[in-house]
Amino acid sequence: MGKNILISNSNKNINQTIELTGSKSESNRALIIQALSKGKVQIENLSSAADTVTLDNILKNAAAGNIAEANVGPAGTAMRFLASYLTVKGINTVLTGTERMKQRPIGILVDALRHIGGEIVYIENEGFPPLQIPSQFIQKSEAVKIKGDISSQYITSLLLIASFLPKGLTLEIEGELTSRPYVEMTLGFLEQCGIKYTWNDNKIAIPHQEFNESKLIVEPDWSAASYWYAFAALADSATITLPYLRQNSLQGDSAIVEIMSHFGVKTTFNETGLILEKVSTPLDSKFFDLKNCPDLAQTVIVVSAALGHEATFTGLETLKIKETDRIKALQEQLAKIGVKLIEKDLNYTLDCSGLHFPEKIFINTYEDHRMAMAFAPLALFVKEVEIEEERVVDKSYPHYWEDVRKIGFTLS
Ligand SMILES: O=C(O)C1=C[C@@H](OP(=O)(O)O)[C@@H](O)[C@H](O)C1
Ligand SMILES: C=C(OP(=O)(O)O)C(=O)O
Repeated sequence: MGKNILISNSNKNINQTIELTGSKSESNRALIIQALSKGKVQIENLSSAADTVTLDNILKNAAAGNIAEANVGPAGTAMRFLASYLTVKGINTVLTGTERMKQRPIGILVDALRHIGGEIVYIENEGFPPLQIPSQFIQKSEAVKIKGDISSQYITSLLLIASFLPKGLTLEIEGELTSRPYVEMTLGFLEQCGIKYTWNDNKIAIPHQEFNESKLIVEPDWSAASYWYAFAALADSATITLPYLRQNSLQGDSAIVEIMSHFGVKTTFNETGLILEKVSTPLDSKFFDLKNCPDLAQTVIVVSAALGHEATFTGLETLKIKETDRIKALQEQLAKIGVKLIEKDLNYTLDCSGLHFPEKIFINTYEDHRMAMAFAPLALFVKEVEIEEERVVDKSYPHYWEDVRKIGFTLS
């Protein structure tokens, strides 16, 4: 166990520029593409997220033939993207991660990889990491059906390696596609590297082809930006500049712009990025569908709860299989300010009738970076917020606390 961090704050007026690191999702796609590109794809502004550093190191070790075990720690995308990459490259290794990673399902992806020829073996539990990746791959099939409603990462994983396969690959997505913008992001990056694809109804087809000489420029991380929207929403006044974020982003979490317009945060894009400002608007929207942007759930639900806004949220089905069961984690921690998150028929509604702010609260983080980052802005309403396990934020946003200090909060 690492140490906790205590946040206290007397500054309710925020005026600051925050330089975010690159998107972890874009970076992790870029790294797999680069590894398959035979030196043709360059990357600019790679994320400093621990999940990206981990993936980068594993790919480098794999290229050097030095890979008895590939341990992704808590990085879901690294686990899912490497399962396909290592398999089709025939890199014999054990692919593993944290205890939590061993509870995050991967059976849908392994079944698809087995169908196309990858003879992956489960080392512990059927359907879950760790995986034994075989030393040989011979493509057996050029089409595979895959369920779309559990995690889009399985689909991204297969799309990333599709053009490398001798026969290419056609995916038939079964059921509803969750986290759809992440699949679009994958195709967007592949397209920037010259890969042609077709997407008709539920079928995505990518023929065998080579990557072009190209450069992938990673945009700053919109999920990380969401915490600055939260600070703005809870402050008395706020003007926060976030350089390099784009209005036309490949990241679905840019939906935070629209969502936070209902919580009194106005976004203005300019040539160098964006400025967000606190404005006084009535809390008007009561219903939010987060199916396309699940990583925003904690940010938005905590803000809504703290403002006593009894909104309803949907599209949260995938939250239970992320770094922790995020629904349970939210329910347990929101109870500390007297708020309930009530589940009914796949909708989650906030009951703020007991809302109160104690002098001090302790927030458990469940090894989930987003629990820490989403609850920290409560320090605008609570004198002292103690957050469990300071370094949990490293997964996606290692300099988060330095940035919180920058806006005038005291951290110890
Ligand atoms: O492809 C990606 O980069 C991601 C996809 C999403 O996962 P799901 O598709 O499992 O919802 C998201 O929650 C995760 O943080 C990153
Ligand atoms: C769910 C997340 O990441 P991953 O699935 O890659 O572990 C996240 O960053 O919120």
